[in-house]
Amino acid sequence: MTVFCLIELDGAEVADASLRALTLARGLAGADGGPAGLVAVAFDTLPAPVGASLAAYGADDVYLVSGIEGYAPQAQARGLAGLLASAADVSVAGAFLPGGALPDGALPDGAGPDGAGHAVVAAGTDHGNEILAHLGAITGLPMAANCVTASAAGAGTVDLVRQRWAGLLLEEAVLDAPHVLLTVATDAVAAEPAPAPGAAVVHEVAAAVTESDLAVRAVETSAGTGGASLATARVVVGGGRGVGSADGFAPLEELAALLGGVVGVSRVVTSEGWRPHSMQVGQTGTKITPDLYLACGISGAIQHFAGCAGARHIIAINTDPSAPMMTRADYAIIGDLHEVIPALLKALHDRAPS
Ligand SMILES: Cc1cc2nc3c(=O)[nH]c(=O)nc-3n(C[C@H](O)[C@H](O)[C@H](O)COP(=O)(O)OP(=O)(O)OC[C@H]3O[C@@H](n4cnc5c(N)ncnc54)[C@H](O)[C@@H]3O)c2cc1C
Repeated sequence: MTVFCLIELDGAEVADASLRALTLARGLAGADGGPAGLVAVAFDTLPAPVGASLAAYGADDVYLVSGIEGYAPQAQARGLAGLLASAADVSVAGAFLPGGALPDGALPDGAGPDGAGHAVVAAGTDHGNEILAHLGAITGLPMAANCVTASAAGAGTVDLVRQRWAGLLLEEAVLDAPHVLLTVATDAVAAEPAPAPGAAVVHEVAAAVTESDLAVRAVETSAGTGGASLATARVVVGGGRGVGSADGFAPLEELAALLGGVVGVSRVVTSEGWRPHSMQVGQTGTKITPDLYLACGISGAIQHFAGCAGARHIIAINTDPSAPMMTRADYAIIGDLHEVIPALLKALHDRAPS
């Protein structure tokens, strides 16, 4: 099985969620006894460290698909459909690249329209899930979102375990189809480099997209995060209703900056308009996997916890010792965050070399 893995970037590096997706994809490549190949697919220009990471994670080839600016999920799905159509026996109207095929040698030996199964894998991020949902609609192939494991159980059959209900339930499923589309849970698969690096040979190809494919298109900005994204930050300082106001976030932002992290918030905070939805942690926000989550004035509702359960360590600050976040945290500080955070800031400033 040849596996195409969609790559998302975080600044000048491969996003952590994509490294996890590459790890799962690598295990699937060739596991059905057919031709093996791990092919990374990107829609951005690739800074040098990205190529090195893709090689370290075992990518044999890298397709750099041009012609789509910004985030355009249907157009990017069309580009992926074109790759799949060129590699496999998939009939997709309008999906072919100009010329109808990939350059000679662009696919691993043995891969091609020979009846072998192929898979397209992406990170289970908002973008990854949306693009693969479009790809499923374009190709008619089945898609399984937020997979934790996936293994080929023979030609055309993939056994998988995937998260349902925001990660509260694990479902065992079997995909029985010529080719399959999978996204990888962002908090459940550890990113592991390959035992031997791949060649990561870069092929530049142009996507054949129509105007209607580009009807939905966004150009992203990441203002105010200092470069680190909420999904990949190693430290997240979370604020909930207990922060009290939009202005009340200033000490949390100062603390996050001192710890090299970013601020995340609960849904109450976004509903109040204190901070934008892009900062929300949870079932309907971002899933985070930091080393440290400092949850301040957050009760720890199940929908919030669904987004932060992947944190390695949780420290909660809350006036209510029985709040769910306090009972689930590794360390709980019972107190008013308006007193505790200034004390923490003072301690950190006192420790800093003058
Ligand atoms: C379908 C659905 C999806 C949802 N998705 C999400 C989601 O993605 N993310 C999300 O966060 N929520 C989500 N929610 C909402 C969720 O159920 C909760 O309502 C929300 O998380 C509560 O936010 P909170 O903890 O900030 O507020 P509250 O539950 O009101 O908790 C505030 C906490 O602050 C403490 N506190 C108050 N003052 C202080 C102080 N001075 N110092 C210290 N502690 C203090 C209180 O003791 C309390 O524990 C969703 C709900 C639904 C129905």
